[in-house]
Amino acid sequence: MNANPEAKQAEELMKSVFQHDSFRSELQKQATETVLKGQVDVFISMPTGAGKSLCYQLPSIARDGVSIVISPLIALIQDQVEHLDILHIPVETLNSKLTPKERQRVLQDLNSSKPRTKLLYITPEQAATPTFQALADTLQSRHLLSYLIVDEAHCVSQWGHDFRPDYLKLGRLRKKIPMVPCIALTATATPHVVDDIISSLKLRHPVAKFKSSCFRPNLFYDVKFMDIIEDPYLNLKEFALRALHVTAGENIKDVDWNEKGCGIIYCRKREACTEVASRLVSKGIPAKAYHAGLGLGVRSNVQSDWMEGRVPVIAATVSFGMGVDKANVRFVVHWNVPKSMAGYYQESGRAGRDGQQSYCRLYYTKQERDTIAFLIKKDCMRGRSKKNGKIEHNKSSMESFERLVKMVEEPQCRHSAIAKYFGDSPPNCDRSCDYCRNPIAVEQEWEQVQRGICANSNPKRHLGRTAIAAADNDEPDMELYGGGKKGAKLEWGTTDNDDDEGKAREREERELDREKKHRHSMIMSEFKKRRGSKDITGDIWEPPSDSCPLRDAASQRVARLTVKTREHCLQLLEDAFKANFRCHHCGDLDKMAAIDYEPRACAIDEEHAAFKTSKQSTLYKAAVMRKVNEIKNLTNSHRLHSALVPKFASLLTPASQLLKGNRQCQDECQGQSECQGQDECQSSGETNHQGENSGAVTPVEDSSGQECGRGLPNMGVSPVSDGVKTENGSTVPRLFYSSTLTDYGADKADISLVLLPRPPAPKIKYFFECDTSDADKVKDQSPGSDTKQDSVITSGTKRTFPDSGDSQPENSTKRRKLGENVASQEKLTTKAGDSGHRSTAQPDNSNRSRVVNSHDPRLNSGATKHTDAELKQAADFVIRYLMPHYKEGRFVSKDLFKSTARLLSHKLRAGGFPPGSLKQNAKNLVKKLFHVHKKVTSETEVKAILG
Ligand SMILES: Nc1ncnc2c1ncn2[C@@H]1O[C@H](COP(=O)(O)OP(=O)(O)OP(=O)(O)O)[C@@H](O)[C@H]1O
Repeated sequence: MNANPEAKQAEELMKSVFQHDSFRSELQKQATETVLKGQVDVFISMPTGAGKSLCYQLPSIARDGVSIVISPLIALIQDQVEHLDILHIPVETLNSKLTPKERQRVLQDLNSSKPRTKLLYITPEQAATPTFQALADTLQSRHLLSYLIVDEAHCVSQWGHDFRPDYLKLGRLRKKIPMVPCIALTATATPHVVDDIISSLKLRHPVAKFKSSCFRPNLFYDVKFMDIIEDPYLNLKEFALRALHVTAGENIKDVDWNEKGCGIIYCRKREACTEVASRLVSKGIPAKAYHAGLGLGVRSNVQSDWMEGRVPVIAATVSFGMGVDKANVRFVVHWNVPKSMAGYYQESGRAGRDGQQSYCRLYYTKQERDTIAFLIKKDCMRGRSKKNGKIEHNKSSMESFERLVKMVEEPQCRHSAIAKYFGDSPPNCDRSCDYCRNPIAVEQEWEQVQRGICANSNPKRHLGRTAIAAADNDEPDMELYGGGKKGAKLEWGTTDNDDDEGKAREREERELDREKKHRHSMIMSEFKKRRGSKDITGDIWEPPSDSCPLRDAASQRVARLTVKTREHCLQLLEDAFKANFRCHHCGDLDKMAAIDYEPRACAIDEEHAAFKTSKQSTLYKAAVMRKVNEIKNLTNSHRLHSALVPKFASLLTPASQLLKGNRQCQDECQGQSECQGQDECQSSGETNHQGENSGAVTPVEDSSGQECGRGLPNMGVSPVSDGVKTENGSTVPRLFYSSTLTDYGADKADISLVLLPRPPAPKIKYFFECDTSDADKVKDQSPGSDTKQDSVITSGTKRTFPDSGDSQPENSTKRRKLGENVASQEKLTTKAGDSGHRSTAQPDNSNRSRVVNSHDPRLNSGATKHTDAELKQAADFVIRYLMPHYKEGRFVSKDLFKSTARLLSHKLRAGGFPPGSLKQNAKNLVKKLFHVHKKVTSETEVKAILG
């Protein structure tokens, strides 16, 4: 016998009305009984599918009177109403979708002395209307209000993932009926959200709280990195079949899906829904797309096909599934990165509501991550100008998203990451996630992603345009959970004047489409003008040919950008660079020998940079055009583009040229004056100005107004007066020019290294000993300032070759400036706290002397000179053979290319090779490297080859 009358009543109703044999959990039982007692306000937090509804529905039918249930979406309300109708529970709703007749019938019942209605479902907006307020008053005055129930109560919190400002108004309603027990329910409540719910809904203390862990042991969570999967659709298909327990021998046509279950694939965009569904169909899995862009009729057919087991897989935007109570969802896939941890938990939680083993998979790309982050930020920017409350919500959106990113990018137990987010203690996952099942594999996969290993280097890989949702950021994110405020408005109709959701979205979509098309055609017509009539727009993506010079040629990461268009853009860049190169070096036959490849290498780099940083083809084209114009402007003003300025001269300049020293510089000056005489580029002998064009490199005048320094110090270079000046004021000694230098891929940062005046041989050593990251640090410390660059020069000059600095005619101002900058440079270097080549600027004496020794020709032994010359020669060959691979993008980074060059050159110099020329050995070494590796991803790989 049950001594507790509420317990007895609850058990009876559960069986007779709700037709359950027992309570699902002790928590469900206790919560239901506590609500039934009606003495306190109650907060219930249970995972999705745990049976929260029973906790208020059962007490509502047990008590006299009417319970008001606030629910955020009409779709959710309709689902609950249908469910209760089936159970013959008197339920009604008031919303703008009712006909006047229906509305009248509902109100008539509620105004009667003994309403039949037990549960009245309304949206928070409806709750704020005068009609409802009046109704609440009359029910209250007649003591007919049983409960005020707030479902999805996290919507009240600005820290919740679905903050709905109208939920805040419920506090006022609560104030009106303080004695009516209030029940708040949610599946996703962080501690912060719980506090907000209790205070905003003005729950009476002490509040009875029922909170179970968010852990769902029957759900297996895993993350797959789209970029390293050869064929994501195949991966998806195999996953779906495994989750649905379809074995290889089964004929899919004969499968009973009601028995096997079904799955949902959430996509961020409508096009992706369509594409995913059609890809699965083409792979033999019955699937349909569902999104707001489809007509109402189509949507409802798709939904019933899925609900009734005719089609097992639905590819939908996240609005699908809210309120869909389907027990046998065996898998939920997030094809795109979800917007928040809470949303992810809620959506993935639609799997396994029957408690059976089910699977939740998230396909992740860094690109998609950045897109979502951008969208959230954009939302934040919009929100900032609005209400204050929105700011907090924005913060929480970003935080929730960051937690999701952290869950993925810091491989860990997925269940624990979710639990942590909701303030729960880590659950006993027991191999219910990929990480706990095989942490090493997960970590390795993530490492691969970090190293930039891309399955899409395989041209056969076809993701389709929407596999990785394009960062099509102009489109409002209507399809993220609930569509935010906008989506809510569309669905609910805050007033009694609902617009049809589908129509409104279609309208909006049409407008966006129109705008997009307009922009697209504008840019394309610009392109046409520039290139004549040849069509480059061809939207159909075709794989690159074997000889395609583009880097990442097979990548389709930029939507609607074809290989053909990219090649055209590359050509534009190359032409511009060529003209710039020719203009600057036309008098120098040595340099002109490089005209066929140096501008091309720069063009490849620039094109790839535009490709890497653009998310839309229009933005990519705009970036290319900007660059082309920048180069042209420089050419027009007879300035060399910085990309064409050699940086690591020491490595790339032929030794003979380096050894020419002073004479070479004079030749260079001569070359310049010849150039001035040419029609093509009449150098105006510009002074050291910063030019409006960012890529500028300007010939530097010395104090006498002449372009090149004349009296070079005994090591062959005047660091200040000889050279060209970059746009940021850094000086590049002409001596170090080499046609192959930019091929090496050094960036502006590296210029500071070139600035250090050293004799040729030690310079080689200097380069090979340096860590390129240090070069970056030097750059970071001295961006775009004469002063800082000077300090590098000075420190190197003074310490390494005291004579040189002093032997040059310098005015006193410059001397003072340089002195100051030595100090500042020392400060910077000390801060960076590293050693090696940067010790030219270090106060540490021991380091300094080491560097001085290695750089000072007077102190170096003949043997050192000899080995350095050998190293230089080796480096020349190594670079020659490595360069084509670098251009093909077979190094994950520029730095790795440099360090590989270094390692190989040292190896060659060390000897121990079969007899043959240095050149042949270099060639063999490079060949061996790429025989083993398609792409070099780490120094370790290189070292392994070298043995
Ligand atoms: N005691 C029970 N025994 C068996 N089935 C139950 C029991 N309680 C609830 N259910 C069923 O569990 C399913 C999920 O219940 P319910 O919709 O209340 O979950 P929920 O916690 O509200 O989830 P969500 O947050 O996703 O809405 C329903 O099909 C419901 O009928």
